[in-house]
Amino acid sequence: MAHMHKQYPQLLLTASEMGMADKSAVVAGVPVMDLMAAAGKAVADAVLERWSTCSVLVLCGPGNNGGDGFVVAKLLQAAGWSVRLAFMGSVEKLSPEAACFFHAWQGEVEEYSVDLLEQTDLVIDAMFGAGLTRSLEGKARDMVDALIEREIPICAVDVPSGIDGTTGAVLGKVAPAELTVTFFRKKPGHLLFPGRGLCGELVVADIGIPVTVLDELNLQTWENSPELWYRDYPWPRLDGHKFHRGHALVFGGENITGASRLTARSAMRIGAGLVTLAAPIKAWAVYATALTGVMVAKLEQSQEAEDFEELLLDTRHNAIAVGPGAGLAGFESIRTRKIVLAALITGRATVLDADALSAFANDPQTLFDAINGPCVMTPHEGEFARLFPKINKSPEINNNLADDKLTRARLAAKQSGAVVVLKGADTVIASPDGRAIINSNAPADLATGGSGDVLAGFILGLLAQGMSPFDAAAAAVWMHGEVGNEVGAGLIAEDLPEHLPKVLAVFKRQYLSP
Ligand SMILES: NC(=O)C1=CN([C@@H]2O[C@H](COP(=O)(O)OP(=O)(O)OC[C@H]3O[C@@H](n4cnc5c(N)ncnc54)[C@H](OP(=O)(O)O)[C@@H]3O)[C@@H](O)[C@H]2O)[C@@H](O)CC1
Ligand SMILES: Nc1ncnc2c1ncn2[C@@H]1O[C@H](COP(=O)(O)OP(=O)(O)O)[C@@H](O)[C@H]1O
Ligand SMILES: [K+]
Repeated sequence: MAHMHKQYPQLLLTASEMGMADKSAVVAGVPVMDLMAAAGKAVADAVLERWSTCSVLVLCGPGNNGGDGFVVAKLLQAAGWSVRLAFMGSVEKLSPEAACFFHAWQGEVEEYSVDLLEQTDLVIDAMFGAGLTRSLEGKARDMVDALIEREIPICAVDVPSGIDGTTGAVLGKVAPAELTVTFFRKKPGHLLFPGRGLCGELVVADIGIPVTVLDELNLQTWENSPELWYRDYPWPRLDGHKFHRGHALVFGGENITGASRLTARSAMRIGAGLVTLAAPIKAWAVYATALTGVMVAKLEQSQEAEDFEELLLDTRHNAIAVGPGAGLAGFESIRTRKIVLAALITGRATVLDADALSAFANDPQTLFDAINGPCVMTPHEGEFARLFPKINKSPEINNNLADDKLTRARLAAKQSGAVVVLKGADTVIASPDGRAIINSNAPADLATGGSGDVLAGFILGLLAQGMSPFDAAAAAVWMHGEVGNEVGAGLIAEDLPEHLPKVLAVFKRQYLSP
């Protein structure tokens, strides 16, 4: 992904990276006073755009998040709003900049008390931002509990207080915001659940940090967007023929035949030149009857893996998918393992999903050792837990901040040598080299049986057309989300490949370079 420019708006910054960006901005001549003034103004502007004059309570915390709050309070008051301000902390411990804005506030400074909420129409949550280090307790926690109970609209400064901006974890409890205004770039915690579900509308404000500060940081995390990979998207060549678009091979089991059929059809829809589905003889007739554009190859009983290997002797089969409906019961599990290992030994692009992952639950290292070429694994949380039991959160380490989805996907990619697509509402795509992308366009309608099989097919089809595994995974996950939005409520997995052409048409209009 040579085009993942360091200054992209899709870059995501952890709390410490944001701290470094702030420092570099200061070195580049932008004082913290100006940053804080701009941050507060951005919040006030966003509030003024969305709410009409009302009684607002600004809850300021002990750090610079509170500093932003002092600025917001003054600006809303200047705009004619009825503003009250409550502060938690000690003035002596405020940073010089926050102290300066504290003193600029000429109204009363009240103590935290849930009684303040009585006549409040809107709350500005400037309690804690990037400096949150532990669960909310005491008065802050009481306030959050009362905010949750009373459902007063909240605008959060940077993040809703209690969310870890780097991981999206909730420390203690969090009152959900209607609007969150963050600064410079989004943080992973805005996109990862549970954080994402608590931010409400998310606004990213420019506060004067020069984008050049990003060049000095070794940033590795992005929000998924075609901007990251559209230049490498494999559009058909004007003078091309089907073999220029790859020949994908899908293994299909004999019991759940729909899964691999969805995968095969989805690979065709996203542009693989040819797709062959290899099926055990017992189920061959089912596949042959059901499939039209997809070719069906027969694997003889008791030597299915050997027959599959023979198919692979044809090097035009340049991308392989194993897993959907492959089978795990009894001997099926052994067969699934053999087929996976046969695919991997070719070094060709391989997608491993579902049963292909679970079949290695007892000795994942055998699988990881076999990965020696481009490989994408697409576990949901259950499969991830089976394959990466050590990485995956156990109840004991559930509260460990490093144990977030982004970190887990990255570790899994590094450990296995494959691109790992850790699926869910906030799918993370991680590369063994450390890069990671968080997807944010997928609707909950995708939570339906077979939708993962379609995703595997999209990835397969892009791999067959020569896209790199990380790009193919990111592009496929984004397309999957877009098609989900296109179909909307009532979606079933079968709809996804059928509606892909509409999504591709819009994408092509927007992104196909001249
Ligand atoms: N840097 C910049 O240039 C800019 C930064 N900006 C703004 O600054 C924010 C970051 O500010 P920040 O680093 O001061 O952290 P912040 O979130 O205010 O909290 C730190 C304080 O909270 C305390 N504390 C922590 N957890 C706690 C708990 N559970 N319960 C109780 N206390 C707890 C902690 O105490 P300690 O852990 O040290 O004991 C410390 O006193 C950022 O989100 C953005 O809004 C903008 O103005 C733009 C320019
Ligand atoms: N709440 C959700 N919001 C958005 N996408 C979701 C949600 N739940 C599941 N998905 C997506 O739907 C797909 C489900 O895949 P998977 O669990 O493998 O299902 P199946 O095995 O039935 O095909 C994944 O791509 C996942 O990211
Ligand atoms: K906050």
